[in-house]
Amino acid sequence: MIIMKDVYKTYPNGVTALNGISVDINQGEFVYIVGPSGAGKSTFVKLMYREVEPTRGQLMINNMDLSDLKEKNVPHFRREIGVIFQDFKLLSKLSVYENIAFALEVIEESPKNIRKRVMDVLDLVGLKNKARFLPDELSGGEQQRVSIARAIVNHPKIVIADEPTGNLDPETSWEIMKVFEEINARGTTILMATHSKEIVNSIKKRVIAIEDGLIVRDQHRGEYGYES
Ligand SMILES: Nc1ncnc2c1ncn2[C@@H]1O[C@H](COP(=O)(O)OP(=O)(O)OP(=O)(O)O)[C@@H](O)[C@H]1O
Repeated sequence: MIIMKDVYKTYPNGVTALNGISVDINQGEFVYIVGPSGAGKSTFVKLMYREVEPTRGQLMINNMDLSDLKEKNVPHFRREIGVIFQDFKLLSKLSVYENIAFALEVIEESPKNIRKRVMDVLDLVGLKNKARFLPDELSGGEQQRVSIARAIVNHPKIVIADEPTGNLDPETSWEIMKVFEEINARGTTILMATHSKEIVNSIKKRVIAIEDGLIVRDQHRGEYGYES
C-alpha cells in the first residue's frame, strides 16, 4: 500500500520536480506512470525506494512513514521494494547467479536457501540454463530478466521499474512485459514509468499521467494519451 499526500520535491538546484502529488495505490495493483520528458516520473518513482526524499508532504509505504523513517530502518524498508532500471545495473564481473545471490547474501540467508531461491527465480524468468554466464554474455532482454530476478528474489511487496523496456527492441519488450504480468499475478504491486505507447495501450492497466510535477490523469485501464 502506497499513500502520498501533497508531496513536493525541489532539488538543491531549485528545480521543483513534484508540485503537490496525492495518490493511493493498493497492494497488487499494476500502475503505469506516463508523461512528457522532464515531467517528474523518475522523481515520483525514486521517492518510492527512497532514492530521493520529499521536500514536503506525507509518504506511507507498506505501513512505514517515510517522512520520519530512521536511517537504521532504511534497509528493512528497502527489502520490501524491488527496483529495475532501464540500463539493468548488473555487476559485470559477477555471474548471473552471483548477481542475484548477492541480494540475498547481504541479508544473511543460509547457502542452501540462497541456492534454492536463486534457482527458483531464474526458473521464473526463464534463465536457469544461463546461471553461470556473465552479464556481457547475455542479450539485452536476458540481462533485463536477470535484473528482474534480482529485484524479486527477496519477495518484495512492491516492484518499481523505471523505463524497463527503454533499451529493448519491441519483441523483447513484450517478453519482459509477460514477466511483469506474471509477477503481478502473484500479488506484487508493480509501478512502471514508461514512454511506450504500444505497451500501455495494449496491456491495459491503471495509468497515472504526470505533467509539470502534477498528476493530470489517473485512469483505470487507461490509454497512454501522448504521441510516442
Ligand atoms: N538530481 C536532480 N537534480 C536537479 N534536478 C533534477 C534532478 N533529477 C531530476 N531533475 C529535474 O527534475 C525534473 C523532473 O525530472 P524527472 O527525471 O523526474 O522527469 P521524467 O518525467 O522522469 O523525465 P524523462 O521521461 O525524461 O526521464 C526535470 O526538470 C529534471 O531536470
